[in-house]
Amino acid sequence: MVMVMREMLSHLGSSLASLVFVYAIFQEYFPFPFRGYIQRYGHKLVSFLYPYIQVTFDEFTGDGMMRSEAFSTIQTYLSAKSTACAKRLKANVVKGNKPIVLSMDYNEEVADEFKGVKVWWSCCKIIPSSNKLSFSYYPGSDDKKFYKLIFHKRNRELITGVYIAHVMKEGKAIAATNRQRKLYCNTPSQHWSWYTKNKWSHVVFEHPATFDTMAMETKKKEEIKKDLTKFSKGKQYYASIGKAWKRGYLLYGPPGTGKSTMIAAMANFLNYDVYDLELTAVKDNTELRRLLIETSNKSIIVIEDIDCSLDLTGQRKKEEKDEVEEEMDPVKTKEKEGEKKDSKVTLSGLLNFIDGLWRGRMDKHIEMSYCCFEAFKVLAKNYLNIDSHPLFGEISRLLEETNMTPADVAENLMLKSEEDDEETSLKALIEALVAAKEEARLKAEEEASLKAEKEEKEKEEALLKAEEGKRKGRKRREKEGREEKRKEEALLKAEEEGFQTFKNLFKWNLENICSVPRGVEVYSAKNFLCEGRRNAKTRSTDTGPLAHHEHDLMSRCKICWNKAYTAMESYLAALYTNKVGQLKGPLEKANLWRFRGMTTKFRMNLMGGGALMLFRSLHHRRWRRSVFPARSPQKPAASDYWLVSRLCD
Ligand SMILES: Nc1ncnc2c1ncn2[C@@H]1O[C@H](COP(=O)(O)OP(=O)(O)OP(=O)(O)O)[C@@H](O)[C@H]1O
Repeated sequence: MVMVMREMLSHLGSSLASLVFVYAIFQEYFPFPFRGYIQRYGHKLVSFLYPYIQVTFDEFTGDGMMRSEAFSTIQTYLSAKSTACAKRLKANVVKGNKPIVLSMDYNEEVADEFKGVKVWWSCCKIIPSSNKLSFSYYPGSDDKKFYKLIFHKRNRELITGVYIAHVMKEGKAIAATNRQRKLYCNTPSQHWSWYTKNKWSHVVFEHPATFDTMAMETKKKEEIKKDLTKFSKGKQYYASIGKAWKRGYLLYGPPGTGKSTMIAAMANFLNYDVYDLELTAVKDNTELRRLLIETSNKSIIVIEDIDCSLDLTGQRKKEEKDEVEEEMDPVKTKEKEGEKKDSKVTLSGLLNFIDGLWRGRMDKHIEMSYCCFEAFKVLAKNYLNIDSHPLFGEISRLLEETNMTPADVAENLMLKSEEDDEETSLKALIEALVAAKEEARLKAEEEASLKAEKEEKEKEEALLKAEEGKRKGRKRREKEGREEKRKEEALLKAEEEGFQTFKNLFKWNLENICSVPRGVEVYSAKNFLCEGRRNAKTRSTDTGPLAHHEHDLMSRCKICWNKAYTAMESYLAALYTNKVGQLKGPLEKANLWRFRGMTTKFRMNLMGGGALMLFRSLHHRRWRRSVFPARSPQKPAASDYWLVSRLCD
């Protein structure tokens, strides 16, 4: 028997040696193109003859960015089978009370059966050729790990259609029962390196908080639980409305009101992992994206104090400063444009990823407030295991009167020594509540006095301001009065001057007119009127002495009349401007008509001077008479001229 075995082994050895020799000859002497052909057709031949199909499941998908869910599910699924069948196993040590998890080692194979069909699973690892020879402190970092499934090609439909789905379902179910929830923390990016793809470090999540132990109103708790349940079961619904399966909760309230406890209770309720994202350790938006991509499904991402982590105001200020600098340097502007987009973690970067979750747009706001009696009862049950006590009444009253966080209430309820019992704890709480109430009272009083002081100060300031206003008003009025007086004086002066000029010119006219030849005398108003009426009646063109007088007056005293006119015009303008304040442009003849509405004083002045204004239409040769202001409604035409005379009584 031994002889036969030895013979067989020697045959096998020589056959292998011949095979190696043939392969070496093939590699060495066959031209490269032929070798390619032979290899290709060789593969085809093998696959034609070889009746098995293989499917691989890589550890990482998407350019190595994401850990494949299928890979870990298969690992979980095969774990039980490997423990039973595989010869080489890997032990994964787990913290806590859970047993060690075994999985098959690399290059190990286990068989599985599904509906009478046999399949083979193997766990493979390929070391990249560049790593084969080099020494690495972190071996296996770039190794490609995958699971390989082999089955007969006649079962293709069953395996690809039903079996793989079955493996996934089973794997997930096993994972759910065995699952140890984890609390992940992001590692600062300077600690990321080529050998590790994990940007999150984790510990087992073992926070004991549940909704039952949460101290808050039952109604509120139930509402939150309902909301969470609806969300966790709503994958299909979110898909149907085309929304990412995410929900944002904003927990807010004073410190010690149980925000962190609420997160733990939520994680325990949903059986989710917790990712505690420390934004200050994230350098820029790209890093943030990488971190968030690596979070697993069914997890809670916690961003603590989001408003403090993102120094938005500082950033904005810096940007403003940069903008000023860039305005001066357009080249710098171009360079910076690209940089700006991704440098720093920005709120928009965060929002882009988490789908616009932020205050106003958070899906649900949960206010964590001070301890009410209902919440106290939960804490009393948690800490002292009591549902009622004679001191509860007083505590209820005190809790209504003062604000104390659940953390402080819990602190007082905690038994501090062996001798302590519920009565001592409750009394300690009452003492603390009384002290808090007193403190709040003192604080309120202090605040009230500060407020009163502030109000008093504001009042005083307002009074001072009002007095100052009054003083200023008085000053302004005085100034205005002075201004008014000055104007009036100027006006009086202008009136006086104008009137004097007017009078002088009158005088001059009288003297000159009186000295006209042909014995023409200055006509009194009466004379003018009589002459005028007569002329009008006779319609004579030669109106005797009046015609001559008029003619002479016009031709010889034209200049003087112009002067008189100008003087009167400026005099009237001064009056008009000062008194009426409407005259904009130079005074025109037509405007003179408006002086009919001039002050009585002016009229009196004119009348006092004994002036009578007579004007006459050259065309119609008709005299009109008017004591200024004229009673006649007619407006003088542009062709009219003014004749101003003095009544010589
Ligand atoms: N509502 C609550 N129910 C039960 N326990 C609470 C509650 N609030 C606070 N506690 C207790 O107080 C401790 C501190 O509470 P927690 O850290 O959750 O408060 P927080 O609001 O997150 O405070 P901070 O804003 O300072 O982080 C917890 O360990 C818990 O024991």
